[in-house]
Formats: sequence, structure tokens, C-alpha cells
Amino acid sequence: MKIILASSNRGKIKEIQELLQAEVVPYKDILGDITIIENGKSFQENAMIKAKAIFERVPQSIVLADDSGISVPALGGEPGIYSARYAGEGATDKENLQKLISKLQEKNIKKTPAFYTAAIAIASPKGIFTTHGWMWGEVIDEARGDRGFGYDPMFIPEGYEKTLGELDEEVKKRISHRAKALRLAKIVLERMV
Ligand SMILES: O=c1[nH]c(=O)c2ncn([C@@H]3O[C@H](COP(=O)(O)OP(=O)(O)OP(=O)(O)O)[C@@H](O)[C@H]3O)c2[nH]1
Ligand SMILES: [Mg+2]
Repeated sequence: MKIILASSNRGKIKEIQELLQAEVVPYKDILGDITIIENGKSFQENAMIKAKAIFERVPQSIVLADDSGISVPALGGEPGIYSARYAGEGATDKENLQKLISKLQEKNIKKTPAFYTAAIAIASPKGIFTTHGWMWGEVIDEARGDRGFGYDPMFIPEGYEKTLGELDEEVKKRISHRAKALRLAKIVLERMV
């Protein structure tokens, strides 16, 4: 089964290719650069926007999109659906992470609960389907390790002492929001053949 991935995030592309064990082709390899305006009000809405935008251009295909992010209740749920541009449009992972660290430091927070959300949308000739996955843990006011991507170096998953930046990638593959949402997405994909 060939799946077109409606993402240009290299960290996600790597994780989704490894987790799905299918032929997963990033849309840019087929369509080149396309600007998709993610103006949804939820992760699910944004994932559907991305999946539909690519499916319209490649009808009769199976398109998978992921919209995800990290939420910190002590900061009113920030950055949430704005995780990719927390430090401004086009911000790098490092800039976004540094902004979240400085927000914690401003409130003298060294460690506080946080969770990642992943919404997966699958657009196909049989319709559009969505799944979700969450991963709870804590964020700390420093970055530790260089594995994973985005905010991983400041996130300690529930039941662990180390950050996702320090832990082996196999751990994230088992427990992450994306792994959970993709396990459900696989059930949908299996019914597409
Ligand atoms: O440390 C992290 N570990 C993760 O597992 C993870 N998953 C999402 N994120 C953050 O949330 C943004 C997603 O935003 P997002 O879903 O709009 O993706 P994106 O804009 O980067 O690419 P695209 O898929 O939209 O093309 C990303 O940039 C990351 O900052 C993560 N950070
Ligand atoms: Mg995005």
C-alpha cells in the first residue's frame, strides 16, 4: 500500500515511516512545495485540512496527515496547536523549545505536567478518517539530550526519569502520542485494501 504523507516535518516523516512499515512518500516528493494554511481550531481540524489539501491534488490516493503538539496546563495549555510556530512563523525546533523553557523560567517552574497530542487524518476514496493519541509526562526548564525532535529534550514521559532527548528512540516508538494514533490508523488502513 502506498501512502502519501501530508507532512514536511522531517522528524515526523522518519517516525511515521518507521512506525507504519508501508511505502510512505512525503508529498513534496510528488507535488513539490505547497503552502497549506493550518487555520483549524484543533489538531484534528488541522490534520484534516492537510490530508484534504493533498488528496485533492492526488485523487484516488491514500493520504495521511499528522497534526500534533505539546500542551502545558500550567501555561494555560500553551503552545498546543501553535507548537510549530510558538516562537513565530518559521521558527526552528530549537527556538520553539527555548521559548517554552523561558516561559517556565518566567514563572519559576522547574518541572510541570505536560502532554503531547497527535491527530492523524487519512483521506481516501472511501472517505476521511481521524485517530488520536496522547502522551503524558512533565516538561523541565532545561534541554537534555539530542534524540527525537521538537520539544523532546525537555519532556520526561510518565514512568521515566530521562527526557525523550536522552531515551532510546525505541522507547518513543512504543509510548508516543504518534505511535498510539498510528496504531489506530493502521486498523483503518487495513480496511482500505
Ligand atoms: O518534541 C516533539 N516531539 C514530538 O513527537 C512532536 N510532535 C509534534 N511536535 C511539535 O509540534 C509541532 C507540530 O506542528 P505540526 O503538526 O503543524 O507539524 P509541522 O508544521 O512541524 O509539520 P507538518 O506536519 O504540519 O508539515 C512540531 O513542529 C513540534 O514542534 C513534537 N515535538
Ligand atoms: Mg504544520
